[in-house]
Amino acid sequence: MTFYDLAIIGSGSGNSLITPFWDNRKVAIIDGGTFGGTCLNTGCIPTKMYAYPAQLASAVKEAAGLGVDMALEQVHWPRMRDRIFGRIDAISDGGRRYRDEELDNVSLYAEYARFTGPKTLVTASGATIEAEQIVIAAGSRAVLPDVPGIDLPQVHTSDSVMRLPELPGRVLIVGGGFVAAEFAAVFSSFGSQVIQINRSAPLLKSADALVSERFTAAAASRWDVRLGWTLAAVEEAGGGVKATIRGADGGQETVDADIVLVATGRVTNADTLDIPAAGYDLEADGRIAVDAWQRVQRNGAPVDGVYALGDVSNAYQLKHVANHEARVVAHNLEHPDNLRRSDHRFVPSAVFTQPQIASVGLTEEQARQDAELKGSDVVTAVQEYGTTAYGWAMEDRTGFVKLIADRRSGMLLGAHIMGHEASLLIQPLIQAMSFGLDVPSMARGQYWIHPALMEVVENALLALGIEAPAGAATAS
Ligand SMILES: Cc1cc2nc3c(=O)[nH]c(=O)nc-3n(C[C@H](O)[C@H](O)[C@H](O)COP(=O)(O)OP(=O)(O)OC[C@H]3O[C@@H](n4cnc5c(N)ncnc54)[C@H](O)[C@@H]3O)c2cc1C
Ligand SMILES: NC(=O)c1ccc[n+]([C@@H]2O[C@H](COP(=O)([O-])OP(=O)(O)OC[C@H]3O[C@@H](n4cnc5c(N)ncnc54)[C@H](O)[C@@H]3O)[C@@H](O)[C@H]2O)c1
Repeated sequence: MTFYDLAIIGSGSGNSLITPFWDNRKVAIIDGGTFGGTCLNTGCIPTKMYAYPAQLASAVKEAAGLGVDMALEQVHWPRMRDRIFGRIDAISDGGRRYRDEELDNVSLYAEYARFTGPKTLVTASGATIEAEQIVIAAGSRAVLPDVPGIDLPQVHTSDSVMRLPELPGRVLIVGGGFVAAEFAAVFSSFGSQVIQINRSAPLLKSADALVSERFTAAAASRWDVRLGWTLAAVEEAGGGVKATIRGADGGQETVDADIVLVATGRVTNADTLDIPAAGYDLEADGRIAVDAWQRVQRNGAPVDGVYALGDVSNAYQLKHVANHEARVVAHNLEHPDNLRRSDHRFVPSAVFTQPQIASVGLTEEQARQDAELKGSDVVTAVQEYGTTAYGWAMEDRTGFVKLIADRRSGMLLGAHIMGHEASLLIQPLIQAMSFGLDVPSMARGQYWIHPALMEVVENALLALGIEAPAGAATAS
């Protein structure tokens, strides 16, 4: 048994915990997958490195509507893939070598591990580890439906699809969430024929209803969207596959495709860790139970010196949330007598699909349910990109900002944006919510650059119709 001051399971967000504080202490970092975790290797970063060229490729169609004829001559998938992974693989490899070879106090175990007791672990090769403090940052993995043919090499998840040797001509995408939306936009922009099937209607069903409805329509105008269908079976046909899909009414159809991309959700990796051997609590869906200080729980009470963070324990499954929790855990490991809490009040998200989507706070439905309980008054406004000068410049017909606010306090409750650079436009709204800036102060307490697209946010704030208190300062 080797003893460590700190053992970290997972080298994604977990890797950032090894601060200079640990320079003279013994640390073990354990990861059986690719060093650097999901976001770097198979998640946020490579997907966005495909999403950006996809945006450029799709500009050809937009330009035609503005009197600029361009042609999409060729998409060099192998060149794109090699550029993306040439950069990413080097970062992953550099990080691994730094931990493994350059830091005397850090031991890297490049293998999977599981608990044998509350503070003891065994790795796949049988190495045993005991640590004073432990952080579980083991992430999540893609769920695969249990259907015949799911193991065929033509069936991919986000883990493998970005490394395809060639751009596939026909892609069947299963699922209607973030992953499906992003890849459908990428492949269709590059000229692949995309069929997206989703069990439920509409797409992005956890978004505000107006976003789901409008995104489903926008997606259907770009690629073939079929709602109320699931994957029933896949069989090899030629070099590709014949997929059988089943409709909500029990009817079946077949779809020919070169590849199938399964994007039907992700589950915590907690089940790989033998948590019962440690005696820690699990949430009903299998996530590791933590309190607001990210402390792992046993029988409802925190376990001293054991923390969890990221996808293994939170339901957000977002990198900026894992990063935030990692900063909290890094502090708490170093200051056990002065613990910090995580702040999950205003967690934003963005889907880098086409059109882009960004969101923070409550949906209208959630806000109205909440208001009914509290007896408060909810007000909403929807402002189309096309009502602003920049929207005219873009000839935009789909983009919009939807705001939800509490009339009495003047505070924003939720913001939902669909359209060009939604992930940028939403940031001042996140800031207002996080720092308690009310709607009238935000709308009229500052200048808004004219004629920037951001005017759509200004106009949405004004459209909420919340009066500024008498005597409030105005800048514009
Ligand atoms: C395709 C895709 C796109 C995404 N895009 C975005 C985005 O744009 N923005 C965003 O905010 N989020 C995005 N996400 C989500 C984001 O990637 C995750 O929320 C984030 O990476 C989770 O970080 P983590 O540190 O919790 O886990 P991970 O980064 O997954 O790290 C966990 C590590 O633990 C290792 N591990 C697992 N089990 C064990 C074990 N038993 N023993 C040892 N090691 C183990 C794994 O090998 C892995 O390396 C995306 C996800 C996917 C799949
Ligand atoms: N931009 C981002 O922040 C980003 C991008 C990608 C992924 N992620 C994270 O990764 C997580 C996983 O994403 P995801 O899209 O895989 O999951 P998801 O949970 O968002 O969506 C899964 C979808 O698949 C559908 N589905 C499930 N089983 C099905 C079946 N058998 N047949 C047809 N449809 C089925 C569901 O109805 C749902 O629409 C997300 O929670 C997200 O937080 C984030």
